[in-house]
Amino acid sequence: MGSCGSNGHGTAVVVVPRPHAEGPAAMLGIGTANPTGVLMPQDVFADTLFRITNSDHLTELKHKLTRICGNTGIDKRHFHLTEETLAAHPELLDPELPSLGTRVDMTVDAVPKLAQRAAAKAIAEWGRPPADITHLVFTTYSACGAPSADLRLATLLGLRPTVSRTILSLHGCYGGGRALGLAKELAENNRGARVLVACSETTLVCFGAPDGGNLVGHAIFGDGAGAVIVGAGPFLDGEQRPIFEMVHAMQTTVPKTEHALGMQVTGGGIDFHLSIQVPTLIGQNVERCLLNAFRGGHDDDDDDAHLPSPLSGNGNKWNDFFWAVHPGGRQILDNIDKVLKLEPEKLAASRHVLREYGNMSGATIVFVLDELRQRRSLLPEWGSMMAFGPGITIETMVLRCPR
Ligand SMILES: CC(C)(COP(=O)(O)OP(=O)(O)OC[C@H]1O[C@@H](n2cnc3c(N)ncnc32)[C@H](O)[C@@H]1OP(=O)(O)O)[C@@H](O)C(=O)NCCC(=O)NCCSC(=O)/C=C/c1ccc(O)cc1
Repeated sequence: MGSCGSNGHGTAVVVVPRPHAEGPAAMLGIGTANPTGVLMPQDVFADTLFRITNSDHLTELKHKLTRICGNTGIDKRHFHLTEETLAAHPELLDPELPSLGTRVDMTVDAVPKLAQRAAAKAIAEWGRPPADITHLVFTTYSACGAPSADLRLATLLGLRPTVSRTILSLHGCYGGGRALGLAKELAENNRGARVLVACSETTLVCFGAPDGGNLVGHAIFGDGAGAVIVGAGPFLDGEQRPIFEMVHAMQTTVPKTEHALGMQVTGGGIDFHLSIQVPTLIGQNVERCLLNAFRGGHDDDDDDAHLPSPLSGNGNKWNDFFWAVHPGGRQILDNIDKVLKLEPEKLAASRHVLREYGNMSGATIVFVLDELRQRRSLLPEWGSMMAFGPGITIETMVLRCPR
């Protein structure tokens, strides 16, 4: 139904609202990229870090980081920041010197260019030209200016000037999950919309010399970008058919956990705080979030008829699903395995991504989705995507793998 008005010349103007799409949104192309600067094996990371930050005299800290690195389940990580760049910018290592400007200057190019490489792969798989993209949702913890990395990416890819851009900043590790949730809503509510989700993260905004408080961050974070094209039916000519349908998405904030995980922009870059409680808090809350998501968002027993019920029948049903879980850290995956009583291979895609790349914050979930779809023929029909970050915020999405 349209609404009527006047165009000021006495002629009636009929505004026809854009109709909704058909069916749920789906992922139509997935791409990932890592910086080419540094590929760091985990078994030499502690030695390298302490050497390049002139911290070799802190022997106890170095031993502790070596021990933590050995328990991360990570084999290697990619970084944008090279030893040469670090040597040219001593302010990056001295907390007394302002370094935010240097870091922002470096990310202005690095973040959108990394995203461009991931997006080019997603667009190629999708099968349509970049000009057919109607919306862009960009997420990063490195955006400190305006216009920002979203506009730079739109320019690099040649998106049309009417593309509707949104940038999500400092969502940290749940940024990819939130961006996909938003893309789903945009695609389903605007017939013909094709949304590019781009997540691009680099640790150079938070890199610093090791101290007692940041060892775990040093041990697990890496750099990477992921991109997904999201759209809903009717599908266009030449377009990739759905890889994963995005059936239901929801966000949950765990009450009174604001203190557990956070980021703060300072003159010295971005400081992050990571409580030792994070794996436990996630483990304690994950099943409730999943039950709500599979009930279509209702925190009660009113199951949504079109979703499979993990509670039906006898025994543990979580093993009947496939899993795309953000590998925030090895202990987080271990706790989820334990709470949901998952069979060992259920989190294989998450553990693979953690091993090959570490935790690339908001971009990591796209790597997990990319890894899972390589195993598509082995997957059950229904699955779940989960990402965690400051709040503590838990993003959950029910996925369906079409046959
Ligand atoms: C693989 C770990 C790092 C180590 O494994 P472990 O050796 O079996 O663990 P332990 O519990 O024995 O811990 C080893 C040591 O590290 C210490 N530790 C253990 N977590 C801690 C701790 N958060 N603090 C400070 N000491 C600790 C712990 O106290 C202990 O110290 P010590 O007794 O002196 O040997 C494991 O602890 C682990 O997986 N932790 C979870 C990591 C985690 O919270 N991930 C974050 C999820 S949220 C997210 O993904 C993103 C946030 C983000 C934020 C900002 C950004 O810029 C970008 C991203």
